[in-house]
Amino acid sequence: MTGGLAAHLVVERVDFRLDVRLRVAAGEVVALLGPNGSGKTTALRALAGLQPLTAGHVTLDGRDLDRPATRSWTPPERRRVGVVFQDHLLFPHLSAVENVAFGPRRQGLDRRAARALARDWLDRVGLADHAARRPRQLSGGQAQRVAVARALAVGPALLLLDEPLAALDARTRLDIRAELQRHLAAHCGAVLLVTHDPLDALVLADRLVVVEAGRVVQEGDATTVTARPRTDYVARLVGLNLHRGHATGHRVRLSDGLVLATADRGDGDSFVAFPPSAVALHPDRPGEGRCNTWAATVAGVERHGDNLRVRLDGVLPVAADVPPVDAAGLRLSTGQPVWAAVEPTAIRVYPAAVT
Ligand SMILES: Nc1ncnc2c1ncn2[C@@H]1O[C@H](COP(=O)(O)OP(=O)(O)OP(=O)(O)O)[C@@H](O)[C@H]1O
Repeated sequence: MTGGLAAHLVVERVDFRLDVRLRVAAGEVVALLGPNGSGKTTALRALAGLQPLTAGHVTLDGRDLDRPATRSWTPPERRRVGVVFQDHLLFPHLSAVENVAFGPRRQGLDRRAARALARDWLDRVGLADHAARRPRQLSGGQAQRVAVARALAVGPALLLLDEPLAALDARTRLDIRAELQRHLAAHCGAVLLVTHDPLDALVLADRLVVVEAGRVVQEGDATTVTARPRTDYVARLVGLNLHRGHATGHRVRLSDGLVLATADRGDGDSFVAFPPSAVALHPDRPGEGRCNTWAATVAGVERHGDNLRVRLDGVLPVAADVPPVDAAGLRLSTGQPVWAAVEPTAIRVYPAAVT
């Protein structure tokens, strides 16, 4: 790959090591997901040149920006990298148009041309009327639009978005997410989006890379990652129950001894995944002949959309979604014993070994 980003990011700290390989083709949007402290911001800062690498390299469009082994290093302001932070960090003393014109000016455009380009970008993000306003005179959503315009106005070969929607209220988030989707689709450089929100990742990204404790634990397109989570974090992110066991044909023996019947066939060390909506709860033991039933206790209940999400303890800790109409007959208080059941057809089985 010559265009786009090819990076091996190694950053060592006293109690943390980031060791992540990333490839983002020109025109591709990759989402970097991971729990708190997994190294997402460190990776982003390394790509922007705000955090030197201990080892590895950052190569953009075939040029090394950082490679400690050969002492090559390009400072942040000379990288063709645009960054949009969560809290949009606009220059407070500059107007919207001056904020957007800043990068093009630094790239050598004269004042007039830079302002014309900046006005054009403000127009594209729907803020032509707000060009003269200072950041404090803009709403959160407007400031974030200016930040996006500012990052894109320099034509970055790599655009880094750090939780770009996190600081916005729900309604603004929807609007900006849709707009961002348009701008990213039109952008011909590589885009890396750091997010906690699976929806942002699924809507905006072509591919997901999940990091935990400084390592990539799973990557792939959204369909594969969401259908076949490989860690508890990914399973929770996509709302699935995930367990591991030993499959023999249509049976999977879980580590605690429970055997699940499955419509899928498996062989050897396998994951089983099923949605909370597939777990049915019963006050008493379901009738003879029902497979995949087990005794559980209610560990907690919360609202989840139109349903109640019930967390269960017991041989198989899972989440179950219960429609309110069914909840009445179950007495779902914490510590309450119930029976759980899951249909074999609702369970996905896939190899635990990475192929
Ligand atoms: N400047 C720093 N000095 C020392 N350690 C740091 C520094 N910044 C982050 N860390 C540590 O490095 C690790 C990775 O942090 P990082 O901020 O990259 O994670 P993150 O995935 O972005 O987390 P979050 O989702 O909470 O923003 C954490 O253990 C963190 O405590």
